[in-house]
Amino acid sequence: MPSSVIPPVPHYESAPVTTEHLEYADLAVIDISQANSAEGRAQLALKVRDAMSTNGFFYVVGHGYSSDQMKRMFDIADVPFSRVNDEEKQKYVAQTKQTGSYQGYKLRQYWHIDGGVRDQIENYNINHDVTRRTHPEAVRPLLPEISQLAFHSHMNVLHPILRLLALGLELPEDTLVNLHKWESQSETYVRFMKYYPRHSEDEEKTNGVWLKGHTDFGTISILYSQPVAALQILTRDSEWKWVEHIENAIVVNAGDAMEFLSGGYYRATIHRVVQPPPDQRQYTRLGIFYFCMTDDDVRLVPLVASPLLQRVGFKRWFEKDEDAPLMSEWRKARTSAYGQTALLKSNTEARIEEEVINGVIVKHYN
Ligand SMILES: O=C(O)CCC(=O)C(=O)O
Ligand SMILES: [Fe+2]
Repeated sequence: MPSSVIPPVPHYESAPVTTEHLEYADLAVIDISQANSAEGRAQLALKVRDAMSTNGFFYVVGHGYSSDQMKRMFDIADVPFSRVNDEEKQKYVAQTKQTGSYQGYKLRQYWHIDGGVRDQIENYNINHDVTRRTHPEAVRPLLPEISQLAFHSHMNVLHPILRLLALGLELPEDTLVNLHKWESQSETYVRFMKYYPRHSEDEEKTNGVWLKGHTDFGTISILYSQPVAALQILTRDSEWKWVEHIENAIVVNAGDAMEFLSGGYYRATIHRVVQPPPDQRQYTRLGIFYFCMTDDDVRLVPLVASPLLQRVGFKRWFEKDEDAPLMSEWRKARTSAYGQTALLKSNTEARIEEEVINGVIVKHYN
């Protein structure tokens, strides 16, 4: 960093933790600091494999950022929304439909949710290489810290998790790390996301759904836990369960690309965002994410060298490996279609809508 002076930013005060009794999902807690030794990794690998084959979501603690560092990051995360005016935001709007990339702003009302209601969510997305694009003036002094958060998420969270997932498949432990190099051209990015409270008519028309049930399209999604309860996962018993806030923890799940690479062994769990409980309804909800993808040129085919997959069997989505999409192709197709294309009602279940992307059925849940 060129200067040791930390630029001042206004404090973002998030909602107090809810006192409501919600049905929370029972998720494993992985202390990633234990992954520093080979013995620790062997133990954690079993725990992660178990978590991935049940809920598909788990918490990570011991990741090395303090609560105070994370508080500062949440203050920074609010800057693209509260310190940039509408006119400047327009200049940095992502050309999502044309480029299949979210880099820049996604402003409110871009996604269709249900019954003609559009979303009340603003995103600002920054590639892990923060120099790939220019940024609004208020964000520029904060880029060293945003870049550091990306690097931290990549090296101290993503890579250790990928080692555990590779060990779980009985593969050499750097197999997945080698597909997610920090220096490579990839879409892996930081997302700041702000949800604004909605009118009651919108809540009624959408049944309180803010972001429809979906799978993420990358390999691993890293979500820095925040207090406003709204995220729910669809359990293997087909029940929606809330994800509880744990101070300074990270919520982790796998996306489509991990499901493809693991031949269906590590499944992409469906999750959605709904209206928070009554005591948190008047607050905005600010999120920090690190969405991870393999390097652009990785073809999403099953890692057939895995002794485990050879024993238990695995799924192929594409008969011939050369027909499977590259990570960049899958990401572009999913991104440009999301919330924009007309969805068809599923033949099998009323609450599911479907679209076909690269020959694969992608489901959206209400
Ligand atoms: O806001 C959240 O908690 C989850 C958002 C999400 O699922 C996504 O952006 O893919
Ligand atoms: Fe998601």
